[in-house]
Amino acid sequence: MAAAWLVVLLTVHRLLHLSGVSAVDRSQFPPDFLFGTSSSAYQARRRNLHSTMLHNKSLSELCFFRLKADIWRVTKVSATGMSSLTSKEDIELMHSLGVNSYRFSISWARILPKGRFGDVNPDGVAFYNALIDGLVQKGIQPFVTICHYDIPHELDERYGGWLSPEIQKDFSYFAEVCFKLFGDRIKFWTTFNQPNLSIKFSYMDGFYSPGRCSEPFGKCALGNSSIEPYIAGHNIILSHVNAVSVYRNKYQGKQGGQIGIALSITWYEPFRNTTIDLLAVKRALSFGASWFLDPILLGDYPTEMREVLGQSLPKFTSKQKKRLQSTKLDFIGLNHYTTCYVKDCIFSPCEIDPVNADARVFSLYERDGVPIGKATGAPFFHDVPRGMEEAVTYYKQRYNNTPTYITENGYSQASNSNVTAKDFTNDTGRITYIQGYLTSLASAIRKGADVRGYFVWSLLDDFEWNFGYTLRFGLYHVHYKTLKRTPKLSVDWYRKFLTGSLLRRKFRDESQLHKFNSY
Ligand SMILES: O=C(/C=C/c1ccc(O)cc1)O[C@@H]1O[C@H](CO)[C@@H](O)[C@H](O)[C@H]1O
Repeated sequence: MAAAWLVVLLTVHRLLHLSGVSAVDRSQFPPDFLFGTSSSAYQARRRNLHSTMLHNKSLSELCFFRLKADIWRVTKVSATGMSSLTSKEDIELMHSLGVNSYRFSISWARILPKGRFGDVNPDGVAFYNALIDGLVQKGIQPFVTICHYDIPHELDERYGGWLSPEIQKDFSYFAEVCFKLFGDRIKFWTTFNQPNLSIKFSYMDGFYSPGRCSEPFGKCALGNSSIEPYIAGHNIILSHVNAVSVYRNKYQGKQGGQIGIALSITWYEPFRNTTIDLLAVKRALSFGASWFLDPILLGDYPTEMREVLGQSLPKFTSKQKKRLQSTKLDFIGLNHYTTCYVKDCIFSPCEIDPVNADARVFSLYERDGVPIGKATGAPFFHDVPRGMEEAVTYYKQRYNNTPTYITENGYSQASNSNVTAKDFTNDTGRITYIQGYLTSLASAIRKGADVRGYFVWSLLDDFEWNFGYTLRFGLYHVHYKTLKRTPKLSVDWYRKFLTGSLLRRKFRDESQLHKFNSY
């Protein structure tokens, strides 16, 4: 009898595999786990005329992506027609998808067009109140990023944005306005979205606003790639600390939310199994998320950064170190998309790497002619599911299993004139990608990682920074002229995953489902 059961189960298991049904299912994650989709204000909405992000300065011909003028023109035309992602329709899409959380950012310039030097904009406040209330009504937990790159243009003009310590005052002012206005309904705040990557793009390569850099990292009119990224980073860390202390001292007690920061965590593997490439991996990790998480959680910058950068890396005063130690955060947000190989550039000659050059490493997506994983629409992301478990486990160990949310993970499709809307909605590559990364995440959780949520980037196709509208990350396809949303196959997959019906389809009887789970 038992043997017969085993045969049945094995056959069903095989069938599930053959039919492309994932082995991962909702029950492998804790019941109160947050599953959501992720977005940012600048990318999902009409362009905000007051904010600084991709104004012309950053569209220098020398930028790494060598952005073509025609992409930008298309971007501009479509951007003016983009509607806000607050429509009842979009909240309804989320509701029917079955997610229990939505990650979005608040446009700083929309709330405070002139930072602390001007008034609160009531239209902006009404906009976010409507969004938050709409989500809460549908049982969708708002998961809010206070700053996802864009800042009021005024702050750039007055004192040079992140390069001035003045911005620490502005950031905590803005954060406090958010806590005061929206905090009664917000249980999750993140101060910043992946400054470890955006700062490099803004001040090391110059391809995000304000487009500053110097050779050999890039060619820009102004900037200093060896110093400015770390000044900006220092101001971000101190801004984070200020905002967290304001929240802890004045709001957390009565509002009862959690506050953290989100970082980009590419996973790195050594190009060759040599000591120098293994050290290159350590450096790449230290110049990545640990640039921010080490000071915030361990009190100072990673030793690898100090060794390479010396005096170019700012120092925390002993007073600031005490504040870091007593403030910290409640959770870590991790944005994870890809793994790459890295090789040493201290003992070996290298070209300049656009993201990792400061760590004296070079990154590659291929070894001996074999790609590290399947290509995606974005040249900088490959499908390498094992990286999720590796990375989550690394940060679990380094930061003593601090509660963690995967604030972004997702897959993009590249547009060109030959691709039809139908090709976009038939997104089996995205299903394979998400399924693989969730399987890897479930394994990390099973081994003890305190991960509490996962967000797909993104609900809708949107504005992908220097790639404009040419990369589509959405579960829903957006027709940029009509703004019509069409579900891709991945919508159906995610919905079935969330309701548990991926399995239930095969096992209508719950007792069989139970047997399958324990097997
Ligand atoms: O992670 C990245 C970008 C990485 C990268 C870009 C260019 C390179 O050359 C290398 C890496 O952004 C995150 O992932 C998303 C999808 O991209 C963005 O839309 C989000 O705004 C951002 O949080």
